[in-house]
Amino acid sequence: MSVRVGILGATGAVGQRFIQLLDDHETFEIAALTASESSAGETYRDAAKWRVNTPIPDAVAEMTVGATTPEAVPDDVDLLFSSLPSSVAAAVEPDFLEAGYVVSSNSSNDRMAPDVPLTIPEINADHLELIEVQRENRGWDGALIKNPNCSTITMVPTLAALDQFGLERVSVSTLQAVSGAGYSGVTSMEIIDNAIPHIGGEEEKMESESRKLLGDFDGAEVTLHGADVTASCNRIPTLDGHLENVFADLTEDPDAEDIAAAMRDYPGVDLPSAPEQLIHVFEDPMRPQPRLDRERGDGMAICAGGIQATDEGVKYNCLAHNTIRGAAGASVLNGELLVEDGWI
Ligand SMILES: NC(=O)C1=CN([C@@H]2O[C@H](COP(=O)(O)OP(=O)(O)OC[C@H]3O[C@@H](n4cnc5c(N)ncnc54)[C@H](OP(=O)(O)O)[C@@H]3O)[C@@H](O)[C@H]2O)C=CC1
Ligand SMILES: N[C@@H](CC(=O)OP(=O)(O)O)C(=O)O
Repeated sequence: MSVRVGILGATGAVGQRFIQLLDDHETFEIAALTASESSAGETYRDAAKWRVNTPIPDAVAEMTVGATTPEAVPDDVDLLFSSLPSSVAAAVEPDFLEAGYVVSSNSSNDRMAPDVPLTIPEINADHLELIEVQRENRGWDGALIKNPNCSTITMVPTLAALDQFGLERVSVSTLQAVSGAGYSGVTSMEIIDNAIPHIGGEEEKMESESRKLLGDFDGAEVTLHGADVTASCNRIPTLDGHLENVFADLTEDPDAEDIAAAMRDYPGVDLPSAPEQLIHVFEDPMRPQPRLDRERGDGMAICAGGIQATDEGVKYNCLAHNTIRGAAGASVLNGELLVEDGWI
């Protein structure tokens, strides 16, 4: 089966990752690319400042970039991936949904909307059924599905593995790569020889999105997970890969080996972009490290290490590639789930 896909915001940092990940994809075929008015009408090669570590696929390089409007996207496109700035996405995604498109979006707008599935296929694939509620509420034929924030998706699979021990409270401190801020987001003068102890809006996203992802869906609504989550988000001068220090309070008293086994054994899914092993657990207390470990599972795995039982529960570190598992790869995996579950 071949599914024709479009990418909204195709020239950006995340848009380029989409193109890299979709090149030679077994199901998806790139059929439309959009960006801002200033890029529309140009070939992709001219419009994109290509910064990914593989060449622009030949078939994509000569495609013409369209404006980000439903009229500019061919009718036979079945699925759109969206990587627009969230303010732009909030304004234009509804136009595509009203026009009947299915949109797998990486942008942060509407992630917490009660009728929008916020999904990680390995964690809460059942939330996809919220699409029925969404269509009834909004009266559109299309469907909007979101993947979480990159720091949130790094931590949540490990929390899902801990939930069997009674997850009560989570404190997390992040060390986030500069690519998360976009190519021009943090200047070299700001970040070299430095660390910045604040990333606007990031803490609130980790605190709310993680509870929705771990929440229960009863067929009509998602009840947020009861754990209290508090986050502190910091920018450091790594290029890719968010590292996080997590402290979790548990009602039960597992030892470090029980916790490592729960993470190691957490089940994956059988989708083309899913890693064979979802959580890679390291025994070496010096791992995971961004430079050494972010490419695990082609950038789709979650890494965990430094697991130590505490009086309250556990402390450990986790890591994921922020522009692959944390952005474009997460949207592609959600697109694969939409196909698998028959929404496309
Ligand atoms: N970078 C990362 O690691 C992550 C980013 N994200 C999120 O993904 C989204 C994209 O991020 P990123 O790729 O870094 O951003 P970029 O700024 O690199 O790219 C933005 C894209 O949107 C297009 N665009 C900008 N303004 C408009 C407009 N008014 N109308 C139509 N298209 C427009 C740009 O086109 P043009 O080239 O023509 O300007 C470009 O294609 C954001 O919501 C971001 O928060 C999420 C997780 C991680
Ligand atoms: N805020 C993230 C990247 C990002 O854009 O997140 P979101 O998808 O929630 O907007 C970072 O700086 O690393």
